[in-house]
Amino acid sequence: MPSTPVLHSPDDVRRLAASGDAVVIDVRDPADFAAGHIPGAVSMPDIFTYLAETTPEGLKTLQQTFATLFADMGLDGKKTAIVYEDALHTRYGASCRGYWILRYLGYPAVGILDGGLSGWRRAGGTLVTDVTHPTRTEFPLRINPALMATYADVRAALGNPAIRLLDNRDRVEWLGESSSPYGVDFAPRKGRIPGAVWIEWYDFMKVTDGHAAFRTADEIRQLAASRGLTPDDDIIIYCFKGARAANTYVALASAGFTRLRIYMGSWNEWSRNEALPIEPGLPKAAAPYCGAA
Ligand SMILES: O=S(=O)([O-])[S-]
Repeated sequence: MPSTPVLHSPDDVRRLAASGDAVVIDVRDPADFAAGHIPGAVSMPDIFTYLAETTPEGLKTLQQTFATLFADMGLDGKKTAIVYEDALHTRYGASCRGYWILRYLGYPAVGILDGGLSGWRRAGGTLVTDVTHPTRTEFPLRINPALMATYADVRAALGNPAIRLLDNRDRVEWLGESSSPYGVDFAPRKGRIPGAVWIEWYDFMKVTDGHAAFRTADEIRQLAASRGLTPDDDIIIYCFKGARAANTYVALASAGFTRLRIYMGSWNEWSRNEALPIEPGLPKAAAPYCGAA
């Protein structure tokens, strides 16, 4: 986690945008963007919808795809990228996914609008419908591989007590009742990666009057400790495609966890590869991995 703040208040974002030093990125649905967005914001729903593959070719495609999109949006390495969604808990943590992708691509200055668009509105921020046309630039691509776990890394971690797997999907997915948040049978298999522990991603946040904020660092550390996770652990987080995992990544990093990776292919990739083991049925509560299911 960089020392610069990750969460930016609506006032910060307003100031940065007004000085021309920020590119404000809206990750919501294009229809929602068209209905009203932060003045000057650009629309990039791909941050939420992109399904990553973590083969070497898949990673190259991901890197090139986003480097091109961010170049189109004018991210030149000097401007701060600020990502937002409706609220931290309403689009599965898509703003955090944008934050994490930019950091993975090595972008030097990136933040998240704290509280998302609902926080912006509460702070009196206005919305506009006119569209900004950014000037294309060179995106400074410098991959930070330490943030990414591939399916091969996860497979190699099975049964290794030195690497902890954290599943933060919704309860129905953890219980093996649904394969995804996008439909019960969206992916071909239901279950968990063997040996993972579970903390539902919502639990890292507190929602008051529809407004979500991350819990305090102490509360986050306590919640993680309840599943045996400590700030020095080497942790790989997964969800369905990396958005909720990125939300939890931001929470844990803010609480002092330093060895965090996201398995960006997550259940979408893992469940489609029959060669990769799963634990189906009811969870065996982080039972140690003892071979293929
Ligand atoms: O689909 S998701 O798990 O990345 S929110």
